[in-house]
Amino acid sequence: MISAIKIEQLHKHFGGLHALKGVSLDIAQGEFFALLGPNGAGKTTLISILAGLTRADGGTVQVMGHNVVTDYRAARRLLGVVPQELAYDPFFTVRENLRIQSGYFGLRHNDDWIDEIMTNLGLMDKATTNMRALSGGMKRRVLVAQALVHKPPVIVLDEPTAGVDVSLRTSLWEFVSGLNKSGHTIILTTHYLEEAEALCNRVGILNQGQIVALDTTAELLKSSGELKLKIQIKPNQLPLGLRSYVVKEADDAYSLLIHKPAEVEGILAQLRMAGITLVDMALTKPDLEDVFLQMTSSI
Ligand SMILES: Nc1ncnc2c1ncn2[C@@H]1O[C@H](COP(=O)(O)OP(=O)(O)OP(=O)(O)O)[C@@H](O)[C@H]1O
Repeated sequence: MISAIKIEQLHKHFGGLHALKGVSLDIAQGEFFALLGPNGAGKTTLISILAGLTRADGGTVQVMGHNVVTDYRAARRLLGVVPQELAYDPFFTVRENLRIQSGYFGLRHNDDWIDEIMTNLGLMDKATTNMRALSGGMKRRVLVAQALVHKPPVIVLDEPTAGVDVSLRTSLWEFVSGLNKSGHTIILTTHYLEEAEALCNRVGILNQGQIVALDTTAELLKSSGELKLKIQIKPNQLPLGLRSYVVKEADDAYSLLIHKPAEVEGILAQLRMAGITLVDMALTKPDLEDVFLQMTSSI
């Protein structure tokens, strides 16, 4: 089967900055894929190239077999992109905006689908409201709706839930999961890692323009350590010898990734030898955030 997205050796420079350093990525049809990475990793640049908004310096990108440069129109039609930044025409109502967007794709009688999208995104009450009179969260809902008007088989959501309330998140994820179940390929970038963990079947982590991890969510969770040891200590200073285990330091606690319960003994012994008292500890399974921090941080 043709890949939904096929990226080969993608390079992008901004002046002296090498923003994408030979990224290759193959996303199959029907996947719910998370593209994760810290600020500045290159996610938005990659999505802009995918949507034909930015030119790469090297490499190729195909959407359902169509090259995004040499076969732009076909590739664009197969793609729905929800951008990170709000971009809309303020002088039209919500419904007018969605009709105009449909028009860009040559769809004249699209109201049934527009109604369905608006219902699912809680926009029906706002159908006749001018865009400029909407709240930020409502505008974001319209952006999602705009990306879906032409029922694209491949949908890219670039941080769609940044700054939106719980109710949109829930309805958005229900709707998008339904689209995925009916065969649409979904690519999601988000800084809410629990959303990615719950929704996506495969994860790619981009760091400084390179893919540093690419696996199913389940394998990724297994790969970097099977257990997370969270400790609170007094004084709150971890001995140097234990720092390589640390994935997170927050709320006066350290999270350490370990492979076997037996390693706990060695860690406690090191604390004792350093004259440090253990205030509290918990042993749990690592989550996607722990894996992400381990793959992208330098502590
Ligand atoms: N138009 C531009 N001109 C110059 N530098 C740019 C431009 N666009 C992006 N960059 C730089 O390229 C790098 C990648 O940026 P990009 O926006 O793709 O990261 P990102 O992973 O989407 O980050 P975020 O999570 O913050 O949205 C950053 O260092 C950014 O400053």
